[in-house]
Amino acid sequence: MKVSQPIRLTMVGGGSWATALVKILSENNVSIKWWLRKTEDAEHIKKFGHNPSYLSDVQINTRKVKVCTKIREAFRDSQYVVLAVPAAFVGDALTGIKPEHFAGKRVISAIKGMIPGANQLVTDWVSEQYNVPVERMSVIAGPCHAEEVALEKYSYLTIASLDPTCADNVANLLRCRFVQTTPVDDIYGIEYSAVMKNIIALACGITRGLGYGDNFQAVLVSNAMQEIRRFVDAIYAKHRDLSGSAYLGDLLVTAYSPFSRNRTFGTLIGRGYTIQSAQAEMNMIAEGYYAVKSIYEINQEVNVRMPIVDAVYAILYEKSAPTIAMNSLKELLT
Ligand SMILES: NC(=O)C1=CN([C@@H]2O[C@H](COP(=O)(O)OP(=O)(O)OC[C@H]3O[C@@H](n4cnc5c(N)ncnc54)[C@H](OP(=O)(O)O)[C@@H]3O)[C@@H](O)[C@H]2O)C=CC1
Ligand SMILES: O=C(CO)COP(=O)(O)O
Repeated sequence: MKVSQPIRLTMVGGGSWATALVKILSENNVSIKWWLRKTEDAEHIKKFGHNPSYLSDVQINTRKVKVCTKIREAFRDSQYVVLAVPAAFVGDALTGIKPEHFAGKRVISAIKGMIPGANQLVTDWVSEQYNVPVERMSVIAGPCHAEEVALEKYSYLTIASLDPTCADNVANLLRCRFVQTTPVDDIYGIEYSAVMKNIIALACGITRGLGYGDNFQAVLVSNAMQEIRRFVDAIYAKHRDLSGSAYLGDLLVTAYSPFSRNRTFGTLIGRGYTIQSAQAEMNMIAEGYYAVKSIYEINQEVNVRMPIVDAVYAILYEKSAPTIAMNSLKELLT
């Protein structure tokens, strides 16, 4: 029987989500060039088959996965490029890459964040910077913590692309023993919703850190869903069911799971940590910290009612005391 050639894919990023995605993809007929920025981490993976810095229990299949620290080398000959670094660092990670290096490749964004300063979604930014048509891109969404992938806990991913064939192909690449995948077309709605849920998880963490309970958090999350609806409908109107797992499901897992970086970061802020000390306490990045500034600034134009975003922004960027900001927010929830 003829064995089909493996799909050739570049993974950009060495953090927890990149490590979890490498594990998922290695279940299928995929050959991966994995770019990480730290030479010592790359050498450790080559030697021992484990990422020493993130999800270090995950066994890397080094027959399928070749690690490298030179981004152009990682791009060579691949059919797909997966972007899996926090949005704030994607530009740094792609240093030396030019539009011609993306030619002919499909781009998969696994990032749930906005490009700071540019206030752009990652797909729009990649399209603008590297001339990749948005139709050749897809995003990976859905409620899925890397730590649970490491444990092979059954999970669901949603793959969004404007091109249905592209969504199908990427969904096939990521479907495996412990991951179910669904292809859809609402790429922008899903990207914005994933960005927003990180901000809401920060708010949930802050209120937990301040001592609010489950009753309050349930009201916060249900009001948040309305806030997400208002914003996403205003910015990209389309018929969509926000109770789907890529929207509500991802909001719930991020708001309630102890694995959530955003919730953890918020909890530290609610307990009185400064932003710098909360960031230093965590080995990982909370996208919501950057995203709230972008969404707040975009909303100066869009102008929908977003009291939760406003409260988180005031705490993180205007030095409002969490107690006072949440006291004011309390009056605006129903
Ligand atoms: N973790 C998860 O469960 C999920 C994460 N995501 C999304 O995936 C994306 C990546 O997050 P995640 O893997 O969790 O992040 P982590 O916090 O686990 O890892 C951060 C990564 O960013 C790298 N990095 C930090 N600073 C820079 C820099 N200046 N230049 C280049 N790279 C840098 C780190 O490299 P180094 O180690 O060398 O410092 C590391 O590879 C985010 O958008 C997140 O929202 C989406 C779904 C699930
Ligand atoms: O998006 C995620 C789970 O679906 C991860 O959220 P955190 O970045 O808050 O951990």
